[in-house]
Amino acid sequence: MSSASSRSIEDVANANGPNGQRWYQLYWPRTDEITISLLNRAKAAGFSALVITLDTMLLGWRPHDLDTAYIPFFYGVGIQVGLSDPVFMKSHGYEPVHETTKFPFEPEKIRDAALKEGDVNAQKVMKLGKEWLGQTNSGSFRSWEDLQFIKDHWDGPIILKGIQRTSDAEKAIDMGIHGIIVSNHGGRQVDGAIGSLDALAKIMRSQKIIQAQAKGDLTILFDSGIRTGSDVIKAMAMGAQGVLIARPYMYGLATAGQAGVEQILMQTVTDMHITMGLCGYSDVNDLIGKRDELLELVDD
Ligand SMILES: Cc1cc2nc3c(=O)[nH]c(=O)nc-3n(C[C@H](O)[C@H](O)[C@H](O)COP(=O)(O)O)c2cc1C
Repeated sequence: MSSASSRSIEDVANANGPNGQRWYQLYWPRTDEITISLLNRAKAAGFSALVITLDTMLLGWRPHDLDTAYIPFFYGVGIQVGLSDPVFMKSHGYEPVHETTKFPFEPEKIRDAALKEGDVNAQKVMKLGKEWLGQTNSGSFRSWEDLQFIKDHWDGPIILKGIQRTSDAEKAIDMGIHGIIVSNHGGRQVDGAIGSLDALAKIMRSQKIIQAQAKGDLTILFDSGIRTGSDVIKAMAMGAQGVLIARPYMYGLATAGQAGVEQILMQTVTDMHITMGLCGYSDVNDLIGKRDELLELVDD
């Protein structure tokens, strides 16, 4: 579950149910009390693992978003974790809004109301959106030492998302981190960033990382650009133990709601099974780290 979700932590947990497995993704707030509040809420709502996204301490320079003034947070979309947070809301003199599904979801109306008509409620949403963004993508960068603060307030597995350098992946092992997600945020943060798959290839040349993975001390996941079954098996052959997808499921969601998301997941997995079979593998786990074997069949 993203920190920029349009539903509260508690709503997502309820929807996911008592037997659902859920991980919480943290955009690390500027204010420690708010970070603690989010971690406690995620824990209480049954989230078992914490993903800390490291590459978005502030939003990248995104000309398209700037040209279109695309900042949905200002119009009340994607700030529901904040609006439902007692510490954040109290710091602005408000009670938390628990029934986040009742919150206005008509961004353009809110913007027009706030800009043209001086609607007080709409202005409140815009102000809270700005404040929440100032918490979660605040521009206050963190150092490795700061991770101790999270460890003090979270007792489950911690996964670092946005690792691109071998030295950072090795440092994660030294810090007792349980997993990394090799990701360049889909190229949305650094213009000219290297391909995430190239970063994975470099990282998997480190003996220290290979050994930590073999011992089960470090789980390696991958994202940025997974679109097809062949993409999945390439990343796994490079050494990833699992992959994540983002934009494809959002395209499915925008096109056909839940059915669209299910379709995207189903077709990606089916494509993966077919391609795996055609390459002579029956178990995806047999592929992990088999780069040279796979290269006999599939282009790099
Ligand atoms: C519209 C959009 C919103 C995103 N929001 C988040 C987020 O809240 N937290 C996060 O860790 N990554 C976020 N990401 C990054 C994705 O998780 C992912 O790393 C990236 O899009 C690459 O995967 P993809 O090529 O499958 O889209 C977002 C990406 C997009 C396009």
